[in-house]
Amino acid sequence: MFPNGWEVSPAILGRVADYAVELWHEHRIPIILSTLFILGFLRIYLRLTDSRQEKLVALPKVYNSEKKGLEEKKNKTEELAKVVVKKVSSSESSSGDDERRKATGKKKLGGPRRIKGDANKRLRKEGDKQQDVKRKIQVLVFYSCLTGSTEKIARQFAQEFGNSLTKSTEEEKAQTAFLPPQVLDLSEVDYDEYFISPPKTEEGEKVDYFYLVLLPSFNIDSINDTFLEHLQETHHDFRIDTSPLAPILGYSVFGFGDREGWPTEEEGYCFQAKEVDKWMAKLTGRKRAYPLGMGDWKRDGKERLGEWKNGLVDVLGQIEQNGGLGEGVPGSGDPIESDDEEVEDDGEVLFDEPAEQNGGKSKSSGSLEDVEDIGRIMAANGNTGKKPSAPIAVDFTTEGKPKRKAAAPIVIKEMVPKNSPTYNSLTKQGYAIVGSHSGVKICRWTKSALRGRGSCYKYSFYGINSHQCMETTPSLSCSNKCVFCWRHGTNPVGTTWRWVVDPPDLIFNGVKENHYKKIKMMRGVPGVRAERFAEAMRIRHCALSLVGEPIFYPHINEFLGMLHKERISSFLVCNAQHPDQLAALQHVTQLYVSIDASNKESLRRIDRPLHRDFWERFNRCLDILRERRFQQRTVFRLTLVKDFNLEDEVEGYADLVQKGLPCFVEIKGVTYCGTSTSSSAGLTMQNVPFYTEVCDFVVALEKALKKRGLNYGIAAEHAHSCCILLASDRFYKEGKWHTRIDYERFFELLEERGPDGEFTPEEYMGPETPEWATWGKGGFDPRDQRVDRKGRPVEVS
Ligand SMILES: Cc1cc2nc3c(=O)[nH]c(=O)nc-3n(C[C@H](O)[C@H](O)[C@H](O)COP(=O)(O)O)c2cc1C
Ligand code: SF4
Repeated sequence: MFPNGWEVSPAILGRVADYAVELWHEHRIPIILSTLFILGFLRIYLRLTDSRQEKLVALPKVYNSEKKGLEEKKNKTEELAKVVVKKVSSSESSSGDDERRKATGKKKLGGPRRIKGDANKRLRKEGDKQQDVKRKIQVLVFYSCLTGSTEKIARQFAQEFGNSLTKSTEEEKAQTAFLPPQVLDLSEVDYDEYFISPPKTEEGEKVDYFYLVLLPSFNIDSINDTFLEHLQETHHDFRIDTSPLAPILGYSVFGFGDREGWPTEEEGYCFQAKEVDKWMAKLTGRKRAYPLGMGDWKRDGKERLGEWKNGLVDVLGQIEQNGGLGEGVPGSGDPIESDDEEVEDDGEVLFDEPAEQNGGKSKSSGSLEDVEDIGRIMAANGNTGKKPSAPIAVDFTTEGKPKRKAAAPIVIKEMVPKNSPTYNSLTKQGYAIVGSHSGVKICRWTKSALRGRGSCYKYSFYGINSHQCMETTPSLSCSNKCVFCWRHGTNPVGTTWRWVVDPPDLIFNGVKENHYKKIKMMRGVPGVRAERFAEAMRIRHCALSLVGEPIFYPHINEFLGMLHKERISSFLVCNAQHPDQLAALQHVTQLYVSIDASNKESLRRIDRPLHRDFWERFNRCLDILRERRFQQRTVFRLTLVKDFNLEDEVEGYADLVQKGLPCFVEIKGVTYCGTSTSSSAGLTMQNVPFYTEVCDFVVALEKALKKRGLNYGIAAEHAHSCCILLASDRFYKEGKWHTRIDYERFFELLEERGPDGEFTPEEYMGPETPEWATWGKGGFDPRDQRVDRKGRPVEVS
C-alpha cells in the first residue's frame, strides 16, 4: 500500500513485471550499450576532473582511510625496532594505486608490508647487536691415535694454529672472531654430531666450522676403519643429502705414516688419510680448502705439518677477508684436469692471421721508428687517455737504416685490447693477459707435478721442478705461422712491433701475480700434494716460451734482469727470425732457438714465416749462436713432424748443428692439436711420430754428427713427452753426462760479472744427470706416479 492510501493490486504488479520482461527482451542490446556508454562517460569525466583539481572526487574516503591505515601501519612497523619487512613486489601493486599516488602527490608507500619475524624478539636482541656483527669461526681438529704420538701433535698443533689465527684478528675492527680450536679424538666423538651435519649451535648463535683431520694410518683394525665406514655410509645413505657437510667453511686432512714400513703410497703410505680426504670431499661438496698433507712421523712429519699449517693460516686469512674459500674452491674442486688439455703448453705457437694483416705485408702508414722512440712517443702522447692518431711501426728488418720522417700523426694501438676477440679467445683458453701484450698460463706439467703425476722433461734433463715453473711471454705476437701451432685465435702476427710498449715491471709483477693466483686455484684439486703446493708458491723458473716471440718485446733484457734479481732462472725460446735482438740479448740461463726444418723449402712449409728474408735471418741466428756458445748455454729445439721434416733431413740437421755448434740439441715429436691452423696445413694425427721413430732419428743424427767429427752424444730422454737430448761433450765429465744446471752458481756469476759479463755455460754446469733420466731409462721422475688420461696408474716400462 502507498502512503496516500492507494493500493496496488497483485494483478497490476504482475502485468508491470511482464511488461518489463518483454521490454528487456526486445531492447536489451541498446539498453546494455547505452548503460556502458554512460558509465564510460562518467569515468572519463571523473578522471579529467580529478587531474585538473589534483584531488580525488570519487572514492576519496575509501582511499584516504586506506592510505591512513597504511601509513599508521608503516610507522608502527618502523617503530617496532626495524623488524624485517618485505615490500610487496611492484607487480602486485595496482596501476590504480600509482595513479592515485600521482594524483595526491604523496610518496610511494611501497605497498602493503608483510612483517617477518618477531618484533619483540628483535627488540630484545638489540643489545646483542655488537656481538652479532662479528662472525665466529670454529676450527675443529679431529685426530686418531694408537700409540700416542698423534694426540700430542694434534694438541700442540691446535695451540699454535690458534695463536696464528688470533694474531690476524686481534684488531678491534676485525670482522671475524676465531674461537680457540677444539681438539677432538675420533674414538670419542659422536659421528652423528659432526659428520652427518655440522654441529648445532646455541639458538641465534652463528658459528661457521672448519674441519681439520690429523690421521695416522694403520693397516690393522682401528678407529680409522669405523670412521671411514661412517663417512662412506653417510655418503651412500639415500635419506641423507649427498653433501651434508657442505655448510662447513672447508676442510683439510693431514696424514702421518711411516716410510720405513710403507715406503710408497702404492704400498700403503698414509693410505687412510687419502681415503678420508676423498670421502670428506664428497661429503662437503668438494670443500677441500688445502691439499692433503702427508708426513713421515720419523722423518719429515714435523716439517710437512708446519708447511701444511702455514698454508691453512693463509687460507683462513682469505676466508676472513672474502667470507669463503673464494675463487677456485670448490672451483679448484672443479679441476681443469691437466690431462684433459690437448697438448703441453711448451713451445712457440701462433694464432691465425687477423683479417687486416695481410701475409705480414706491413700496411702501416706511419713512420718507422726505433723501439726506444715508442716510449718517447708514448710520453709525448702523455699516455693520458688522449687517442694517439696513427700507427707506429718498428721494423726490425730495417733497424739501423735511416729513418723516414713522420708523414702522419701517430696512433699506437694495444696489441691485445681487452675487448678484442683475441683477448676473449686467450682468456677462455686459460691465459691471463697482463698489460696489453703479455700472457701467463699454467702449463699442464705444472698441474701434473702439483699432483705428483710427473714433471716435464726439463726436470729430467735440467732439474727444473715443473710446479715451480712459470710459463709466460712478454710478447703474444710472433712473426711465423707454424703448421703445428695449436692455439686457435686471432692474435697479431707481424714483422714489426707496432703496439703500445708496457714497462717491464708492470709485466713482471703482473705475470707473477697471475701465476700465483692460478696456482692457488689448484689448492682444492684432488691429488694436489701439500708440500708441492707450498713449494709452488715460490717461482724458481721462468719458461719464456708460451705463445709469441719473447725477444720481440723491446725491453726483454730489463725483464730478464727482474727475473734474475729474484733468482728465477730463465729459459728463453726464440724462433730464429730476429738476429739483431738475439745478438743484443744479455745472459739467460738457457737460450733456445727453434729449428723447425733443415732447409729453406722445408722451413717455409713448416714455419710459414712472414719475413721474406726468413732463411737469411735464420742463418744469421745460427751464426750468432755459434759466436756466443761460450757465453750462453745454447740449445737447438727440433720438433719432428712426420712427412714434413723427419725423413731424409738427418743430414741437413747435422749441417745446421755443425753451423751453430749448440751446447745441446733437444729433439721432440710434434704434438697434434687439431686446430684449424694445423689442419689447413694438412697436418693430421698421421704426422705425429711414434717415440721409436724419434729414437731412430736421434740415433741417426748422432751418427751423422760423429761423421762430421762433432762430439755429441745422447745424454738423456723423457719418453713420456717424446723428447730426447743430445749434448756436446763439453758436458761430459768423468764418464757421466752433466746436463743439469747449478742455478745458484748461475745467479752468483751474474751478480759477480753482470748481465753482459764473461762467463761460460760450463761454469754453472750442474751435477751429473740422474741415472733414471739417461738414455734407455725412460726418464720418468721416480718421485711421481705416472697415470693415464683417466688418472689410472700406469706401469713405467
Ligand atoms: C700397527 C701399525 C700399523 C701401521 N700401518 C701403517 C700403514 O699402513 N701405513 C703407514 O703409512 N703407516 C703405518 N703405520 C705407522 C703409523 O701411521 C705412524 O707410526 C703414526 O705416526 C702412529 O701414530 P700414533 O703414534 O698416534 O698411533 C702403522 C703403525 C702401527 C703401529
Ligand atoms: S718448462 Fe715449465 S712451462 Fe715448460 S713444460 Fe716444463 S713446466 Fe711447463
